[in-house]
Amino acid sequence: MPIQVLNLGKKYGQQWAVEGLNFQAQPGEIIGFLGPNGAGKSTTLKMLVGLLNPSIGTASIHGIEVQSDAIALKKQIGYLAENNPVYQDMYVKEFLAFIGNLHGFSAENCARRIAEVIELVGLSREQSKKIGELSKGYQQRVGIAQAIFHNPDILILDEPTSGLDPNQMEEIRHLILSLKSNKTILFSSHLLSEVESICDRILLINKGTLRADCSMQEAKSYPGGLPAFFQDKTK
Ligand SMILES: Nc1ncnc2c1ncn2[C@@H]1O[C@H](COP(=O)(O)OP(=O)(O)OP(=O)(O)O)[C@@H](O)[C@H]1O
Repeated sequence: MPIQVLNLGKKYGQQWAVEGLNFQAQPGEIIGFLGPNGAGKSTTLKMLVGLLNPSIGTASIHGIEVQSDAIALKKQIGYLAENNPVYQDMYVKEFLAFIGNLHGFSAENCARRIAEVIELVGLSREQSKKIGELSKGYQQRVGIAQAIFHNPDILILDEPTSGLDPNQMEEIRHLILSLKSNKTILFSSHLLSEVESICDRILLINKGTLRADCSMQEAKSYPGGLPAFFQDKTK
């Protein structure tokens, strides 16, 4: 099972940001993790990638409990953090070489993989620039390139199109769809149109608890469609 979450919760001080989450993700699924601002999406994703320890419950990635073996976990997952924290002063290829080194690639394999991911994410024309010189959409492609560098079969993307203009959003959506093949992709968003255009399944979270886990088709056939579904579940 790529992702299994059992009674997962996180408490910050006195506040439960996430509480009693249960869900699974199957191979090849593309899941929209939807919820309003402050619903607990980033907190959940950070627990799944081992950046935050759960206060209660467990999450496992291919059977590895997220708190048990950080290195084994990171081999299984590609993660794009919210706001895409890439090094602005590094050149695109330099940054990707740094990522390849972190993953233990030999110099030869690293050079080969850099060329592959640059092609995959559509960075060929920008590959010799500094990251800080790229548009936001292209910086997002660099963030996605680092997430897929080690060819993980699980991708966790935290608001991958946030802050992009409509054209760039569309390009990143296409890119995410093109990566789908055999990967399990869990991405967070508060944009209904985005989730609708990319995913097969929705997990909807509000105030830290899961309010819906259903197919996209089911959510769209809700009376009033997806907007009504979202509004009713986040009341
Ligand atoms: N480090 C922290 N310390 C204390 N409270 C936090 C911390 N991080 C998040 N929170 C709180 O936990 C709740 C959930 O936040 P989280 O960032 O997970 O939500 P989100 O759904 O990702 O929101 P957004 O869509 O705005 O990014 C919010 O009330 C937030 O203020």
